[in-house]
Amino acid sequence: MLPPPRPAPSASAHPDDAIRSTDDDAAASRLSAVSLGYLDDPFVSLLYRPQRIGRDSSSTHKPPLINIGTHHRTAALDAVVDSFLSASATASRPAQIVSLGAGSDTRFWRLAARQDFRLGKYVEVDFPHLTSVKAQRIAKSKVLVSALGEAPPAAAGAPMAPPAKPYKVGHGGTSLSSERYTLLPVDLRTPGALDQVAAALDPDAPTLVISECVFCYMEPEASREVLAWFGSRFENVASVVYEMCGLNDAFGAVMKRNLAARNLSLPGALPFPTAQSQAERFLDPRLGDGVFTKSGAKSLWSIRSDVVSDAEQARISKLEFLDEIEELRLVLSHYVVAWGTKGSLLEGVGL
Ligand SMILES: C[S@@+](CC[C@H](N)C(=O)[O-])C[C@H]1O[C@@H](n2cnc3c(N)ncnc32)[C@H](O)[C@@H]1O
Repeated sequence: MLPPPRPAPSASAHPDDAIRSTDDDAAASRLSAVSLGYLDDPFVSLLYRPQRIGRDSSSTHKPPLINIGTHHRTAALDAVVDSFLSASATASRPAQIVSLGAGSDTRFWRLAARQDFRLGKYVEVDFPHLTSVKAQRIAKSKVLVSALGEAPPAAAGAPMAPPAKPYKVGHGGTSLSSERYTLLPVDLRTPGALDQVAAALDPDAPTLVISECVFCYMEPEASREVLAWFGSRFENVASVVYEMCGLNDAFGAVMKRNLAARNLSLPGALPFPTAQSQAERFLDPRLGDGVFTKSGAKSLWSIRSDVVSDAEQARISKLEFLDEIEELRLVLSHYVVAWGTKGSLLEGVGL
C-alpha cells in the first residue's frame, strides 16, 4: 500500500533511488501489520530497520487501512504459494520460487520455518543497492542463516579447518548463494540480466515467479519481456503479481500526485484499468505462443470476502477501530492479485 507524500529527493539523487525507496514502504507496512497483530512474522525485524525511529513504538504504526491491505495482500499471496506447493508436490523435481524485486521480503524464511518445507530453491532478485544490504543482514543473523541449508562438504583429505559457512557472498557483497536460497543483483529492465537467474534454477522444476508491487514501476514492455522470459524457459511455470489497477479515477489522481512529489511514476500500472486486465496480461499474444495458458485475478476488496475467512476477519476487526468501510472498499478496489499459469499449476487457487 502506498504512503502519503514525502519530500522529493535532491536533484543529485539517482533516478532509481525513488524506486528503490519503495521497499521501505513495503517493509514498514509489514512491520506495522506485525507489530499490531495482523500478521505473524518473526523475520520482519531481522530484515528491516526503520530509518526514522520515533520516541515510542506507535511511530512505526501505519493507519488501519494500510494494515488491513497488508494483511489481505499477504493472505492472498500465501494462498497462491500454498496452491502452487500442493500442485507441485507430486512433481519429479522439487519446486522452486523466484521473487522479483524482493526487497526486504521475508517469505523464504516463513516458508523455511514450516514443517512441510520442501522447496528445491528460492531465488530473490533486486537492485544491487538492496541486495547488498539484505546479504549483510542475512549474514549477521544466526536465525536467518539457519534456514539457508547445509554447508558444502569439505573436500576429502582436506586439512582440519573451522566449519564452513552454509552460504557464499559474491559480486562485491551484492549476492548470496546457499543450498536453498540465492540472492542476486539484477535490474529487471536490462536485457539479458535474467540469464544469471537461470543459472540458479532447475529448468525442469515447477517454478513460481512472484512479483509484488514491482512491475508498476517498469514500462509495460519491460515487464512483458520478463514474463515472456520465464514463460519460454520453464515448461512448468506459474506467476503471480500484486499490482495497482484503475488509476484513471479521482483516487488514482491523488495517488499519482503523491508519488510525483517523490519522483515516482507508475508507467506499468496505468495500462491496467481493471483486475481482469491484470489477469489478461498473462495471455497477451506478445508474450509468445502458449507461454501462459490460464489466468485469473481478484481485487483486494474481493479477496477480503472470498479468501480471508470470516474468523480471520472477525479477529483482525478487533485490532483497531475502523469506521470508514466505504473508504476501505475504495482503497482495496485499486489493488489486485493476478496470476497466470502454464498447465495445471495454480488451477485450484480460488482467485
Ligand atoms: C514496493 S517494493 C516491494 C518489495 C517486495 N516485493 C515486497 O512486496 O515487500 C518494490 C521493489 O521492487 C524493486 N524493483 C523495482 N524495479 C526494479 C527493477 N527494474 N529491477 C529490480 N528490482 C526492482 C525495488 O527496488 C523494490 O525493492
